[in-house]
Amino acid sequence: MAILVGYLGVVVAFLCFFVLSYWMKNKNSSSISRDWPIVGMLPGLLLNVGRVHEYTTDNLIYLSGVQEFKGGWFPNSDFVITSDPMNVHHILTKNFANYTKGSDFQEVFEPLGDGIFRSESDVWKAQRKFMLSVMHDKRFELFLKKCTRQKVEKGLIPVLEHVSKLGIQVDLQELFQRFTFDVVGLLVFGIDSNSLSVELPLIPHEKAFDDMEEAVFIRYLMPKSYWKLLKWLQIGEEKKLKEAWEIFDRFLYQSISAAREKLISRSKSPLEEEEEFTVLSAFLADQGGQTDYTCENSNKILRDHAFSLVAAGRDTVSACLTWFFWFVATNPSIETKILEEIKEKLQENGKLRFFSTEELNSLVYLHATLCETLRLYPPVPFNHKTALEADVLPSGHQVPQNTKMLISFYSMGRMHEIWGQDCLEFKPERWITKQGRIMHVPSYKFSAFNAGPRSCVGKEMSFIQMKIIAVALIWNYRLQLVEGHPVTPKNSVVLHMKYGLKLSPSLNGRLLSPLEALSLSNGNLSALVALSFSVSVFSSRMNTITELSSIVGAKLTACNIDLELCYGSVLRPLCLKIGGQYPSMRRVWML
Ligand code: HEM
Repeated sequence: MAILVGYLGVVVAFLCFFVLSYWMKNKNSSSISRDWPIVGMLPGLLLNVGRVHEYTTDNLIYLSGVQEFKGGWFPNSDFVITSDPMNVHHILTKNFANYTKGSDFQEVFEPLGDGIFRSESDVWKAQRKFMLSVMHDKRFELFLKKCTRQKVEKGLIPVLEHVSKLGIQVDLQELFQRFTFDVVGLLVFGIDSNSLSVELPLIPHEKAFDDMEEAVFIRYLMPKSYWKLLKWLQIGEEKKLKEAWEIFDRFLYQSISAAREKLISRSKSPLEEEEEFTVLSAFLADQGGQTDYTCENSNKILRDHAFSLVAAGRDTVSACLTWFFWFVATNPSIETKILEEIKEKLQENGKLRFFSTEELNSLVYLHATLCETLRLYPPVPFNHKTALEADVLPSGHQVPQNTKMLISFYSMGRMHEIWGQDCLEFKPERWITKQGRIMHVPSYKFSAFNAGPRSCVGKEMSFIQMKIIAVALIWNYRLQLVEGHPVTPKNSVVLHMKYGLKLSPSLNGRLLSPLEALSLSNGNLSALVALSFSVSVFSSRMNTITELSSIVGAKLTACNIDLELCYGSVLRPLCLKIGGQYPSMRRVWML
């Protein structure tokens, strides 16, 4: 009988989902959850599944930070969701031992294997200790900076140069995902997938990773009976998940083998200078015996470590950077302030000079802008816990044993009680003290990196990486949002943008500014190369040409350069070679 009721429940869940999915396409309800007979609050959730973060936030604001969600007759569908900082402090720190990830989390995030995100107790403690030792190793920091800078120079800048020369649009979110995917591969295995190149190649294992993320989010959102049925029938998202999982595992195991071979060959030539410090090399050394890289039985745990790190480091950083550049592109005053700060702290003779991590830390306004981005768009929008024992939250709500608990980091950034009446405004200034330092906000209020014993171990590393990228792009490019491009969060475990971030980048003039180049080199050939390059880039943009013309014209006259000679001998061939575009004689004459 129980089995029959169970299957009936599954069938009803299935029907409900499809009927409500259909309604959802035609309706966009923002109403607060209603508790219906039999189906509980599921209809509201399903109707709002396309705007789940806003819906959750509306509910939490209305219910003063705690909602007891009822899933009707569907087994395992009740949970408590909160955005109240005192509850968050209680769950993540004060009563940490009572709130574990729980069996539901284990099932939903099954592809992560036995890595740090799914582990508990002593296994988790040992894994965290290892991760922290890697993150705090100076060699790892150096390798991280080296990989990031090289990816900027050899990956990101060439793609943006190509795109800006052609005057076309680019999806910055895709570029950042490719960027962090390549860098995380280098940091973990010492192997570059080279997904960030001008051709933007289709990388099957990268796509597989995205597919897995989407399927896991459906598991997270839907009643267990629903996705279990899909899994059993091997249809829909569950079929997609299985296929993607196989592809991604193939990539992980191949990378592990390749990395092992690299380490073996390096260990045979000890005179060669150690230039990489990868997580894999640290792990193998940690397992005892710096040179025993052949042991195959650690492959599974290496796979799980690697998967966790790719999951941790790829999408979080790329999602944060995407929302950050959306704010920068739509707030010119913020872009100007960041640029002024870079000029003040990192400019030398009109050029961006090589800078240290300490100098990156001095970019207070940039740091504040990143924090403000993380407040409103935390890359990990929810955290999931299960209460081992019955408990009472500081808000007074009863928590029966085994209750599923969700913390909405997304909603926490939108609570008046935490951030004031202007909480929906993007204001980096709120992070800066009167003394010009970064304001300390306790992690139970600003929880983008989680709080308590399980807080993110990659926080420092993320800021270093994001700042290197932000400085390079803001210095070199003007990024304009494509008009009418819709910007909205995607349904996923990570807060991506649903339609990507379409921008038209153009050279800022700072990479090879004709003015700077002319004044620095006093009209010699390299100045002409710089000038011709800029002209080739700007030639399709008459306004820029006109703006530049009077100033550059004066400089050229002062430098005594024969324009007609330039045009024939240097500018035209160079422009043709570099951009395929070149300015008309009239425009050059204006210059
Ligand atoms: C903007 C970037 C990042 C954000 C917002 C972020 C956020 C978070 C959050 C919310 C958690 C808790 C997840 C949970 O308990 O389920 C977490 C944990 C973790 N993060 Fe990050 N993360 C970022 C970047 C990174 C990077 C780059 C790495 C390293 C490659 C990393 C490594 C980890 C690890 C290993 C944990 C597990 C800690 C534990 O369970 O003890 N994170 N992160």
